[in-house]
Amino acid sequence: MSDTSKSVPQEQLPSQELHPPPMPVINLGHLSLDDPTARSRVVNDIAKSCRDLGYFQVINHGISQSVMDGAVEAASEFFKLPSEIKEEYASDDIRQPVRYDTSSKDGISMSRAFLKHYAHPLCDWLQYWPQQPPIYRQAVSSLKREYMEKYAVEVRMVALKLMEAILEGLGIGKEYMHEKFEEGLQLLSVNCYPKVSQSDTTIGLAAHSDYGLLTILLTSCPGLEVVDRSSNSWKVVQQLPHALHVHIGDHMEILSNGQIKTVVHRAVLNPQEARISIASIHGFALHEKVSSAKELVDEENPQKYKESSFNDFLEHLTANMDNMQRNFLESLRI
Ligand SMILES: O=C(O)CCC(=O)C(=O)O
Ligand SMILES: [Fe+2]
Repeated sequence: MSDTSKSVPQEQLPSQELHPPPMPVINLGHLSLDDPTARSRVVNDIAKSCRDLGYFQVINHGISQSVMDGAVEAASEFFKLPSEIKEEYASDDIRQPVRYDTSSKDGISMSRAFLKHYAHPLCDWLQYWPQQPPIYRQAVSSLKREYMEKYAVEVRMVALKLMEAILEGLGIGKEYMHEKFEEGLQLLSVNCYPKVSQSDTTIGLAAHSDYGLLTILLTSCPGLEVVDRSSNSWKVVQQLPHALHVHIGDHMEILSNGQIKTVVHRAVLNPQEARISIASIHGFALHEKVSSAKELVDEENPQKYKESSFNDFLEHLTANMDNMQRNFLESLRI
């Protein structure tokens, strides 16, 4: 899904409710407790958030604040590098293992610079990651700073835990397709948005949904908005200390045969400061097809989508680069 306008039309402004509905916040620590009742309560809470909203936040996720800060700092320092260094990673080919861009060729990057690179299996991809700034790939231990690599590994552990809980909540068992997810891909989309300037551009990244199974988002300050399905309006996402934001991607909608829906979201520019966000997108391996779980397909609930892989998505994107209304999920609806 995409929207090419650069400022937010009045009717699309997020509603300024006096008491906005609170974002579901899941305490992930309870998943690992040796207490089946606590675990099933968390699984149910996650299932409810997935079905009703498609997004939630997690606390007690096991990633320390210093690792989160280190990843944001590494990203921020990368974007401060001279253009000629960043341009070394520029490419129009979306299949490149690392890709830097600043323009809206993708139809949705209205005012964002991004660096995208794969992160799992790390041994295959690390060689392509930026060499600079040094903290992108190495801990500068004398300064007690952490780095992107550590964050990538730890956020994947959170994704594995969440995936198990979501599958359990769908009633198809936490081990369902476990190997495919374990061997699956992780793509980091590292984004940098300027602060609002005098110009009327207020949208950094226009409305879209993510294509993997799930996305875990770390942000340096507020700016994320999601479409609330019940009111079909934009909602500002609150920024809780030490929380990570989670949302459902297109492939999860397919796997759940529509029981869980992908989330349309966008990033608006922050009036106070430039903003960094790191979206960690998790899915099956590039060529692995995702299809609706057969346990969730019956006479009453026929299969709603054709199967597809991440690779199919990349092909769809390449073939529809000029088509701003492209929508991968729509193209798969039966
Ligand atoms: O910057 C944000 O808050 C959202 C980023 C995002 O949606 C993406 O990278 O896909
Ligand atoms: Fe996104």
